[in-house]
Amino acid sequence: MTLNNRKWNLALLQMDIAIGEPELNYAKLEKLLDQAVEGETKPDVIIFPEMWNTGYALDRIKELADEEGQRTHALLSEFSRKHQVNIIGGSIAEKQGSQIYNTIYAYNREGSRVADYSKIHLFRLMDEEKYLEEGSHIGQFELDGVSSGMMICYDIRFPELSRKLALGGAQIVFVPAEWPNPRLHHWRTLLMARAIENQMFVVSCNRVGISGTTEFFGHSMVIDPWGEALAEGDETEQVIRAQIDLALVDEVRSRIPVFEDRRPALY
Ligand SMILES: O=C(O)CCC(=O)C(=O)O
Repeated sequence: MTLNNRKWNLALLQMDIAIGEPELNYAKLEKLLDQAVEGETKPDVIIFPEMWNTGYALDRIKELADEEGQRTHALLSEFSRKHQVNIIGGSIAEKQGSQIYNTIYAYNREGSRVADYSKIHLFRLMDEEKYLEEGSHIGQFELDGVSSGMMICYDIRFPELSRKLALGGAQIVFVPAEWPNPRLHHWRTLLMARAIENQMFVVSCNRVGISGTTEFFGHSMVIDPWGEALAEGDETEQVIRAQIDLALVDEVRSRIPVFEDRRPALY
């Protein structure tokens, strides 16, 4: 992307995840990565689902998590440099010392890690707080000069977080997820709301497939700052593609000047 061309091509790797089987998951991800860069339209940004390396194998997560993220860093830095593509590469189960985090790494086209973000709201319905540590900072960063943010799954239920990212300048927020049935209605509504209220792009990548008794419905989405769904996956494994024009952020923000009309002194 150049300064005059504010368009980005996105590729969302909506994959199935084999629970507790990192070998299978790395192999699957590499196959989908190759698929994402094949063809005429090269992606500018690729995004993966949440905890794609292990799934929610929480009772074995200490032995399965990527030690300091080393294996994932090697894969992402090489692939992003080789194909000159930005990657929102997670999240993964990451081991730091004796602690486990649910962490996204963002890589730029030069193969450098530009940011990481560990999930700050742990999801009790899936016992995350019993096995994982909370992150200690928000995910604000730049990619190709575009002010960006990242959140993970349950984070979309906290409008304060996306608003903070927007106030920090984010024009786009990336959301890796493992969001299960039967809450499709919550998923679509919350993602739409975060895009509309913050007048920014929201790009979410959910997994598909079944782990134990939990079913994951996909429906990864690319939503523009006006709340239009530019792309939405079905319930199968696939690479979802969409082109976005980042100029739309300023256009929508000047049409309805929400950020100028806020009354933070009152709330
Ligand atoms: O908030 C929800 O309904 C789903 C959240 C979730 O599955 C997660 O954060 O892993």
